[in-house]
Amino acid sequence: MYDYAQVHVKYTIPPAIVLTIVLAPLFTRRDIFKICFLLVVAVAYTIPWDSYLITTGVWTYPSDVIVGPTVFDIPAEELFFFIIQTYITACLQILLSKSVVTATYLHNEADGQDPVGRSLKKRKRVGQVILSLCSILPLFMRGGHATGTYMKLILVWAGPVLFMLWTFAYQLLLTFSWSKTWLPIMLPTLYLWVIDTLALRRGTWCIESGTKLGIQVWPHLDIEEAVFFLMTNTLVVCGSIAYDNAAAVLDAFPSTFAVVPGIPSPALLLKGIFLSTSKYDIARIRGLQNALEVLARKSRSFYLASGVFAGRLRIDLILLYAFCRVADDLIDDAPSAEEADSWVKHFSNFLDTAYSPKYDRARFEQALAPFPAKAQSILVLLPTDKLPPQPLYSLLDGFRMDQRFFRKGPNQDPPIQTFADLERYASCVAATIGELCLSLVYQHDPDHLTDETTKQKCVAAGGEMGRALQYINIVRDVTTDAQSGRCYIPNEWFNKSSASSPVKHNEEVARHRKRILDIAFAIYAENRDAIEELPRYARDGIRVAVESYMEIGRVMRDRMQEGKPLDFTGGGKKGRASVPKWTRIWVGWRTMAGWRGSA
Ligand SMILES: CC(C)=CCC/C(C)=C/CC/C(C)=C/CC/C(C)=C/[C@@H]1[C@@H](COP(=O)(O)OP(=O)(O)O)[C@]1(C)CC/C=C(\C)CC/C=C(\C)CCC=C(C)C
Repeated sequence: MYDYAQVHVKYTIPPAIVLTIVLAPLFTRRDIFKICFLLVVAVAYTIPWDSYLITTGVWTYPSDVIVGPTVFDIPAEELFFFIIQTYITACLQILLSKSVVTATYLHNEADGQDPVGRSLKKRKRVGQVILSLCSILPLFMRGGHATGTYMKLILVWAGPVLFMLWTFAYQLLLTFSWSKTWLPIMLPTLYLWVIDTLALRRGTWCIESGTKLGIQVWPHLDIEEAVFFLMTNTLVVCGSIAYDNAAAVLDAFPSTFAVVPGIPSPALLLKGIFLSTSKYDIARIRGLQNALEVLARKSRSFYLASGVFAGRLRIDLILLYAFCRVADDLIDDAPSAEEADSWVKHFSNFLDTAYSPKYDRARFEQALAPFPAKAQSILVLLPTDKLPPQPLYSLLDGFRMDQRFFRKGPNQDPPIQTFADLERYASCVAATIGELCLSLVYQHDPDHLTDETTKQKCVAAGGEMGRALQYINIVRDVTTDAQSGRCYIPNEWFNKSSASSPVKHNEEVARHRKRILDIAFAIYAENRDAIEELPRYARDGIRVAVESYMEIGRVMRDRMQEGKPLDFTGGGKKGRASVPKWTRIWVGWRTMAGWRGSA
């Protein structure tokens, strides 16, 4: 009795609920729009086809297995199947692609120096030929082949749409890893094959023996059913990736698409998808790839947090991170104080030129010339139109302060003598970052609902939060910094004998580390509520960025309380406290779900 409804209760609704719970905190507006779009298209496209199959007797349902109501002869349970299957597969595709910055997978196929781009063109054609044959050939197989009816109907129905989606999304479909394409297709397909086998065995639905080929994948699973589920899941995943491809083109090229709303209209998405690949800005894609590589290699906390942001804000945060990191590394790793100085000057000159009211191409290229090629590709993409210049100059002041650790001479004391020095340093290198991140948040805000007073309050809190994170960073890196001749613990905190010696006493250092950590947590506690006043679309991402870094502080605080050494590794760089990958993901997820970290 009501067997079909029970299939849903037992097998399709539970995974849909689990996926909703896992994804709910991670859903962006675009994800929700995409799912709704796919649901509407899937239902509208399948109804006529399915209705034809039922009225011509290819599929039948014993009357006692269905509840009763039908639409164009399709039982309500069947309609629900279109919805729930599309939902499950789309959710899985979204979940598995969360970490991907889609724009970095775009290729300009006219670029002679891009071997991947050139090969894509050929592979696109091969795919198009195969899918055209799948769509057209069954139409010519007539007479005496009634047993192939169901298979023909599947191919003629799915083939043309797959051809179109392939044409729209082949770049991503061919360059994404299997875990972003095949996995979201095959997982639900295998699962539905098993459910289908159970339903066919119980007689919940039947395929007329005269319309099928009679080949079984395994007992009770006809080849047509296996192909049907494979095709429908492929349609959903390709549809979802085609949407991502269109959105990626819109997000990646601000010079072609000046304004992209939070949810791009279907007309704008079509413009994105139809932009010729020869118009893709190669320099921008390469620079973005380089910036992402820097972020992935250098900061696991911010890499994880970047996955929570979407669209252009995510791209600009990655570019900002890479700019700061490249600057910090070039100055820090310089073999001499003079070279470090000259890097600071090059960056300062770059900022002067980039922020000059009159754009002078020759001067800009000259300012870029001293930098290595990869750094240049990142520097040119710094979104100067959305970032105030002052915090970037202050960042350079912070790097200058850092260099004073290495200056030798009679009047050269280490730069961090007092707590005020430490505050000044942290303001330069980290409060500025908070300010810059929030500047991007407000510039990209699709709603523009925040008043000026709230903005100023949040920017001030963001600066303070930056300082808190810098203190965590300092407490974590005490040992590695000491090895490179730096000590950010104010010199005046040490007793006389330690203060004048480069080797400090362990207990004293441990005490000061705890003191700085306590200050970091106090600042965090005072300012974290301001995150809830940020524009809705960026709130979760900022919370995750802050919390995943504060988690390093929590790990250190717990170890201090347990009397364990602070310099350990949780899978990170040896000698530095860090949070293991799965703990970070867990912290990120529960932060998105509304959890507030301990202060
Ligand atoms: C999500 C995302 C991609 C964010 C990017 C954030 C960003 C632009 C960071 C810049 C990092 C950087 C290299 C700066 C140079 C100076 C420096 C070294 C600062 C330290 C950062 C640590 O980075 P690192 O690469 O060393 O990371 P690991 O420890 O290796 O993982 C700092 C500790 C500063 C970080 C400061 C911030 C990110 C600002 C935080 C404030 C906000 C996000 C605003 C909060 C808002 C409210 C309202 C409270």
